[in-house]
Amino acid sequence: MGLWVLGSHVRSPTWGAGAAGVALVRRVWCPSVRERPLQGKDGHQAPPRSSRRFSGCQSSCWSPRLQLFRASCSGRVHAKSVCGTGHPDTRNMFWQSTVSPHPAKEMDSTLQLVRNIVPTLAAGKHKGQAGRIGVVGGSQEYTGAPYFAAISALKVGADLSHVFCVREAAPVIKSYSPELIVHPVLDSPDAVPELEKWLPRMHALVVGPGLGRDGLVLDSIRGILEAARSRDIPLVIDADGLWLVAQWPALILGHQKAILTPNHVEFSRLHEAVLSDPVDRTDPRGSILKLSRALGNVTVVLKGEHDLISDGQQVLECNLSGSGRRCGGQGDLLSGSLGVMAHWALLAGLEKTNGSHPLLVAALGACSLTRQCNHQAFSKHGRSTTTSDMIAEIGAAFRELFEA
Ligand SMILES: NC(=O)C1=CN([C@@H]2O[C@H](COP(=O)(O)OP(=O)(O)OC[C@H]3O[C@@H](n4cnc5c(N)ncnc54)[C@H](O)[C@@H]3O)[C@@H](O)[C@H]2O)[C@@H](O)CC1
Ligand SMILES: Nc1ncnc2c1ncn2[C@@H]1O[C@H](COP(=O)(O)OP(=O)(O)OP(=O)(O)O)[C@@H](O)[C@H]1O
Repeated sequence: MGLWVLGSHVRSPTWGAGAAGVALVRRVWCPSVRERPLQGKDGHQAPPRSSRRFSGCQSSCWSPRLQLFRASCSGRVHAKSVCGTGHPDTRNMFWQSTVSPHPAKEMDSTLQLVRNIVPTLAAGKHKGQAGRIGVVGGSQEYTGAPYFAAISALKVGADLSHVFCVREAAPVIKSYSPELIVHPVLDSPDAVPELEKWLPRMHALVVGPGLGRDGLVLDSIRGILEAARSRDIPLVIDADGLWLVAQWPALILGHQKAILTPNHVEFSRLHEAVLSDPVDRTDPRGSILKLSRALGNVTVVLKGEHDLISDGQQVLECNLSGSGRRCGGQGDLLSGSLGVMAHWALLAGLEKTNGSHPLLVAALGACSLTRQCNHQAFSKHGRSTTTSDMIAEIGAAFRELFEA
């Protein structure tokens, strides 16, 4: 298990009693300790700077109102830290105390916000209610990526998963799985109206996995993004979808239901395109905040050794340990999972996310799930771990993180 900290929310005024014991701070300015020593509601004092480290089994967090976390006894490195801020000073801030009065309880409250958005399974529900997700991607070269994203969406809990791809990719993707609904439309001259027919049934679209960069296909994707946006459909944009957005940022500018999931290379490309500036490598939190704000508070997930998630108001960090294995396709697992979780989080609303932006909670869930899958798969397969091995772990990883 990992340790999570969630703090410094500057937007929501709706801090209530706190869902199921989840502890969040009302507002943290993200100062250094010197500037503003913080005190927990329960009187716990922030530990001195020197003790802000994680130490396996003893990890537990200070400040019930500051943090959302999980301690670990597994010896893995643990997630930490959030630096939310409305301020360009985005120094890291995380806390750890080695003394916890209720470690088990605190363990149990970890990731509670994500758990809050997970819909219950009930006999009375109908097919489709838990999510109808569309993955827009799949080209002559790349058939694995849309498959990974779409099957991940199903395995996380969506009821129906569609893939909209080019004609040539369709039989290949169908042959991977009978569970996916595959539409060979993207290279048709009628791609936009063909896809528009399906939009009313989609709860979220994941745009980009294996899309490729064919000019005609990307022209259609622009039309599809505009159509989806006009219907207020949540959008997860990944891979070649991000390449398109770097050329046409207006496509998602100010779209409050859009999430971008760049890796470092894609992030640099976007940053330079939108801000006309190279990324400041010394300040990743500042960079993600700036990019999100420049895009009108679009949610951005910067993937890497530590995943950073920002809505332009706050920055969350997902630091759950995975493994050293970086096989291709892990990002597709993340984007497909995020499509479902984005739908769930928006449906659950601010009450269930305790006032946090639902898409931040969804992103935290998808990042932690992906890393947990990587950890579990690696413990079985070691160096030979592939994305298919990670997908096989989704059920167990989900239970471990969100249903335990
Ligand atoms: N089996 C499949 O069909 C797969 C297809 N994929 C698709 O392949 C297409 C191209 O994706 P690429 O990621 O290659 O995009 P790019 O063509 O933009 O290449 C990015 C390059 O950056 C490198 N890179 C990634 N993270 C880095 C980091 N943190 N630091 C330094 N270098 C880094 C990668 O090795 C890659 O060569 C996308 O459509 C993607 O969805 C991938 O998802 C992988 C799996
Ligand atoms: N160095 C790392 N350590 C731990 N986890 C990582 C590391 N780099 C990436 N990840 C995790 O792997 C997942 C995918 O990130 P990655 O950077 O591989 O995406 P990507 O390049 O878009 O993937 P894809 O191969 O699907 O295109 C994310 O959930 C991220 O948390």
